[in-house]
This record gives sequence, C-alpha cells and structure tokens, in this order.
Amino acid sequence: MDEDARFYRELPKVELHAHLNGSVSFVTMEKLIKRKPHLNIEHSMTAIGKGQRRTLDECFEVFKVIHKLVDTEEDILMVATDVIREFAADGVKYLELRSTPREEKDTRLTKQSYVETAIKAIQQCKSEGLDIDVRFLVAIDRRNGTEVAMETVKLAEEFMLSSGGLVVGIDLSGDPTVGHGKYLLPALEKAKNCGLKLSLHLSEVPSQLEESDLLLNLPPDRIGHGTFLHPEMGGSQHLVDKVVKNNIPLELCLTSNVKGQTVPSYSQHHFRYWYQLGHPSVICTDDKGVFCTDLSQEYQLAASTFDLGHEAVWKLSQQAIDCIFAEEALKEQLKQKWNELQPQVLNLPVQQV
Ligand SMILES: CNc1ncnc2c1ncn2[C@@H]1O[C@H](COP(=O)(O)O)[C@@H](O)[C@H]1O
Ligand SMILES: [Zn+2]
Repeated sequence: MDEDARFYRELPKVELHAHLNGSVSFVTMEKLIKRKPHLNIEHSMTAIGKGQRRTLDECFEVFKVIHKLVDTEEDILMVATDVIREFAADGVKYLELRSTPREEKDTRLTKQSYVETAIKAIQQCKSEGLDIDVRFLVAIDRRNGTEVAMETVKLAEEFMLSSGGLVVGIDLSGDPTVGHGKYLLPALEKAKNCGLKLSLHLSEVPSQLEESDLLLNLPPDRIGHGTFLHPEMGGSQHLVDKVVKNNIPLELCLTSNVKGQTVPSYSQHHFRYWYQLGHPSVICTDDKGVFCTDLSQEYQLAASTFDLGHEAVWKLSQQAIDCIFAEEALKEQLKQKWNELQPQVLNLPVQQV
C-alpha cells in the first residue's frame, strides 16, 4: 500500500450511509452464491466493477438479485457481521447501517426477526471487541406506500425501545422514480414524534422539487444524496435555503452517483457545491459491495478530485461526528478518539509536555 492509501486507511472515519444488502463484499457474496447454487447467480450480476456504469434502474435490478441470495436469518447474520468487520478493518470507528426489513414466507423470515438478526450481528461484533460502534436505521422502501411505511415506523419504535439504543432512526430509500413522498409524510411525522431520527433520500433524481420541498418541512435530520437540490442542477435556491437554515447535513456518495449515472463525472459531483458553502457534508459509500468501493477510497477520491490536503480531509472526517444519530456521550467518546489519533495519523510533531 502506498503512503497516501495508508493515510486514508488509518484516518478514523464515520460511515453514515450504508445499505446492508448493498454493502456485501465479493468474499461474502462468494459464500452466499455457494450456499444457493440452484439460483445460478454470478458475481457480475451483483456488482458494478471499475469503469462500469449502469442506469439507476439497472442498479435496482442488482438489489433484487442480492435479495434472492440473502433470505434467511442465517444469511442476514453472516452478511451483517461481515459488513461490520469490513468497515472496522477499513478504519471506520462509527457506522450507521440501514436496511429494509423483509418478510420471506419460504424461509419463515419475518420483518421482526429480520431486525432482530441485524441487532444480534451488531451485538456479536461488539462482544468480539472490534473497534467500531454500530447503530441501525430501519429503512422504508418508498415503493411500498403509506401502510407499509406506518408498520415499519411501528417496528422501528418498538426496537428503539428494546434494543438498548441500537436502533436510532428511519431511512427513506428505494427507487426514487417510484412512489411519492407525500404518501409517506404521516409515517415520517410519526417517526419524528416518537424520537426516531430521520435520514431521507432526497432529490436523488431530477424533477423532485415538490417532493423535496414537502419533505424538507419535516425537517429531516440528514439528507441522502440531495443531488438535484441546488439551482445549478435544476433545483432551487429556496430548497438550498431550507437545507442551510435547518443545518441539515448531507450524506454524499461519489462513486455511487457516478456509477449510477445521476452525476456525469467526479469533478461535477455536488460535493463541490456544498463544501464551498461550508455546509456539513459527510462522505459515505451508499453500497460498497455493489459499487466496489470502501470509505477510505471515497475519501481519497474526494481529496484528489477537489484538491483537499490531509488536514482538510481530517477535518471532514472529524466534522462527521457531529452528524451521527447516536447519543451525546458516544459523540464525546469519538471526539476523544479522534484527538488521540490525530498526531499519529497526520504525522504531527509529538508535543513536549
Ligand atoms: C443507489 N442509490 C440508492 N437509492 C435509493 N435506495 C437505495 C440506493 N441504494 C440502495 N438503496 C436501497 O437499499 C436496498 C438494499 O439494501 P437493504 O435490502 O435495505 O439492506 C435497496 O433495495 C434500496 O431500497
Ligand atoms: Zn442510499
């Protein structure tokens, strides 16, 4: 590993936008494919390699394939523990995993046992002594409409109260071209009122001004992507003002947006716009398995594309701590961890006492 790559690996990082089934690595996928040879699934169907691009529609086809491979409690436990270990090995010190609870009649998987198993994986990794704290967001797939969204919020609320603080919020995701946020507002309001944090995929595709405006009134606690919010991308100053006024952090995923073709090239990524505004922006992976990346690589990519030095990168990873959904005490612990690691990672002269 060269000197620069080592810096990005050693850099302590916070990952706030990671879909569980999109984060499955090549190695884990291999194990899943072996478990279910009758499905005839090949690696090329579950990941988008270097230099490859797909339309966002095609990306959603990939998730359907992965869901076939991950359909038992046993699969979920393996996938979640592997994903957490991989993030830890990549220098991620705090991770928020999100996943859509699924019911599979054939394997007797229920939405309840789905979430229970994800929590079990988090607890198992904690007991292994991995240097990573993990929290969970229960995801609403926007395609499924009002009723399912309400049920999902209810499930999330129950787990928020029974998981010892591991379930901290709700994610709104799924194919952005399907459904409308207005049908999900009551569920999202209910979630907010019961103390669940909200991270919403907003303006991931063009022409969602009206929906974004509506959902920004909640307001959400964080925004996923927000690619088309600003005026240069067909959004509006009004939307930007709302985001800025409410100080809502953005979760930005460079490789995901370029490979999914919602952003034409790295240098045209909206990271530039929000970073120049000085608005809280957190670099994330989205789907590290599907897009064949990791968080170190995403930081390195942001730095090389937007000409950020190591100190600026350090600041970026440090500021992400303020955007986490976990409790204040953990925020303080993470800040302490960053302070302790700083001299070694940034190669600063050791202070004389
Ligand atoms: C690429 N941009 C994206 N935009 C919107 N939703 C996305 C997404 N990437 C992933 N998901 C959401 O996460 C699910 C897979 O993980 P889980 O089964 O929930 O763990 C997808 O089915 C989709 O709903
Ligand atoms: Zn996402």
